[in-house]
Amino acid sequence: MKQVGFIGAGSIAEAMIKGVIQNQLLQPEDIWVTNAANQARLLGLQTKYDVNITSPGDLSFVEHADVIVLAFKPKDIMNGLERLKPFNLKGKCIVSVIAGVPTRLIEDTLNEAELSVIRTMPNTSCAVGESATAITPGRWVKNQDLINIRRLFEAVGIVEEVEESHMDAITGLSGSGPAYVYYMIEALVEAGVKTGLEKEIVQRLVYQTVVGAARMLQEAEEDPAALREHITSPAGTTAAGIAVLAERNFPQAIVDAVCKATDRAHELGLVYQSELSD
Ligand SMILES: NC(=O)C1=CN([C@@H]2O[C@H](COP(=O)(O)OP(=O)(O)OC[C@H]3O[C@@H](n4cnc5c(N)ncnc54)[C@H](O)[C@@H]3O)[C@@H](O)[C@H]2O)C=CC1
Ligand SMILES: O=C(O)[C@@H]1CCC=N1
Repeated sequence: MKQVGFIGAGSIAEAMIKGVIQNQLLQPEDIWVTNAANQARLLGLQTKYDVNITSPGDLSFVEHADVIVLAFKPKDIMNGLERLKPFNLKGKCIVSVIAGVPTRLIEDTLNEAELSVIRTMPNTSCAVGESATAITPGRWVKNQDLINIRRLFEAVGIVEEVEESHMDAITGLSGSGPAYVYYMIEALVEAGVKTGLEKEIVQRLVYQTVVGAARMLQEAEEDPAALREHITSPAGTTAAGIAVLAERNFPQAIVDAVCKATDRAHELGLVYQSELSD
């Protein structure tokens, strides 16, 4: 893998760019990036990471890039693919991080026989080398492309290869997952501040609590339920707090959130499939 071009310069593109440069999988000079309309954003990325940019909408790097990352929103899929279509894509690998959009839609829309397409679902923790990424190969993926893309995402976290039928659920689970965790952290901070503590102190305590809990999961050979039980003394403080969460059906709320996000990913895919058949 020599040159990687990002079409889309938003949150996930930046997280990936930051992660792969930090982990030295790619050199900044091997990365190209463009977006739809925001030149200032591209200049900002160039200043921060020293990557190559083109003017918004200029996809000329596609001619020499080996890997093209589709990093725009699902609503832009047809427009994005139409703009890519005029290029000779022979031998190139198309990597999509787009929620809901099936590999088949990309394969069928781009005008290139037996194109290597890989659908992926990373999360923004790419930026610190801690993403949980799922990948699924399209119909004509070359083995070497799959190895290279696996390596790219392994440089910024862990990778699971799955059947495409699981990708919408993974989007709702680990793609969106950091947002659920941040939401809980926001609430913990709010709770701490309400006790009258200084916000900075609360933030340090809460953030370290979350980092510590995550490391316990990775390093202690126990599941989360067992780790929770170690903290929960009978009739103690934790039991009192957990009882409130159970009473408010906290676990069900999380399950419902993941299901809803999964349905949404599926809906986004269907919308664009029907657009193709119009
Ligand atoms: N933000 C996240 O945590 C994650 C996002 N994703 C997926 O990544 C994709 C991008 O998400 P974000 O980075 O959050 O979005 P964003 O809104 O921050 O960025 C989208 C980018 O696409 C560009 N764009 C749109 N149409 C274009 C076109 N025709 N040509 C060139 N650039 C074009 C926009 O200018 C913008 O730079 C979405 O499909 C999302 O489902 C996947 C995993 C995690
Ligand atoms: O919210 C979204 O649609 C994207 C997909 C996964 C995370 N963010």
